[in-house]
Amino acid sequence: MRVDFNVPQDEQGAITDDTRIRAALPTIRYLLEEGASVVLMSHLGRPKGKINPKYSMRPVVERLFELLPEATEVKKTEAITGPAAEAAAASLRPGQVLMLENTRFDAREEKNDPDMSAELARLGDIFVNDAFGAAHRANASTEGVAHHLEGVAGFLLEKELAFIGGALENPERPFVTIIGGAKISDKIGVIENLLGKVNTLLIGGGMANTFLLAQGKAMGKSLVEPDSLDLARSLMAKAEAAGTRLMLPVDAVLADAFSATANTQVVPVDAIPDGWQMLDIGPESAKLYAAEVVAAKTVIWNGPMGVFEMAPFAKGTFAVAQAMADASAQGAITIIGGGDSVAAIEQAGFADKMSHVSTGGGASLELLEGKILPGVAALADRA
Ligand SMILES: Nc1ncnc2c1ncn2[C@@H]1O[C@H](COP(=O)(O)OP(=O)(O)O)[C@@H](O)[C@H]1O
Ligand SMILES: O=C(OP(=O)(O)O)[C@H](O)COP(=O)(O)O
Repeated sequence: MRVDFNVPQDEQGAITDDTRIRAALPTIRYLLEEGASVVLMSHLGRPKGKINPKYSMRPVVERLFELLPEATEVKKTEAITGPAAEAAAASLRPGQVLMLENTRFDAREEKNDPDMSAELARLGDIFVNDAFGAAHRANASTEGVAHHLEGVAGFLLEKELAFIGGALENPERPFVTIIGGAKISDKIGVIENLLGKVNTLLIGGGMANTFLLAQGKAMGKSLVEPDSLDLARSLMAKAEAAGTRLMLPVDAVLADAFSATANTQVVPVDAIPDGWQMLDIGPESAKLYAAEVVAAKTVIWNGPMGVFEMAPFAKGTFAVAQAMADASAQGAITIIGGGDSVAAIEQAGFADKMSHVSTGGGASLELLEGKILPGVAALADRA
């Protein structure tokens, strides 16, 4: 079973967020209850094909053991493939779990080397892929192995695809998406794919600056992408042609420096003075965006509305988080698409109010871009 146990750790190696481990438990438990023995594989960090104790799965195994006391035994093998791994896998009895060492300790993993996937395939009879967060990577343990064994999706992978894919394919309307984050260039594919699918697209974060600049507004010292002005104009034109309402902030929280202790002021977006930068959407924009979210039946959110890591510029992001919680309470389907938005919704304390909080940042973005994830495609190919 491939899982995405690529969890954040502090400098001492302690796991700071075990969401991804918890998220795989239903599938692991199901397999154990059905009498299987389970060999788990995952990458952790980016050790670049070399053994590096800093990226060992050991802390993950320890946490898994705490979370899964019903597993007869959570073993750990230093090996990933080869005779030692095969012997460890063969010795498992039903109800036992074996966690392999970091798949990226083997340089063949990220090359999707067919020999490595064949070696991994020798460790089991069925391949279960529950690694949504890594499904956009065509690696030996995510994609390659599915060509050697019967492959099926685990419950987490299935749930991620059902929520995100389901919203895109057959949403209950109004369908609203909120896109934020630093740069427009990172999310062009997402915006393009959503045009015509969503009723309303709310733009916030640094990327809104470039749209506003493209409309001829002075943006002072705000983060802008001068090379993306034509792109911003063409996206606005495409939105109009596709019948998607693209909304931009009407007011801004400005700072005289990129700092939590900067001087701040709130102004309309057409009155940004020289020397100031927009670090959050203003209160009027937050109100307008919240009203759209609360009136929606399906909402997907990806990317913060401002520099939410600094308290003076977090209000826009938290207003959206609150609106998502309100929409959920009224029965809307609410989906958070990974990355910083998940951190924001957790900070706001609303994570458990959402219909779905994705465990994949890059993977959920690629789904929103309309791409086929290789880890998923490989399962379907065999079926
Ligand atoms: N107006 C802004 N100016 C500069 N940076 C911003 C602004 N708004 C948001 N950001 C930054 O964008 C970052 C998140 O961007 P991104 O990585 O694209 O989002 P996500 O991880 O949700 O996909 C955050 O660190 C945030 O501080
Ligand atoms: O954490 C991950 O990606 P994410 O931070 O985009 O969700 C996945 O485990 C993929 O890791 P990678 O981006 O090193 O291939």
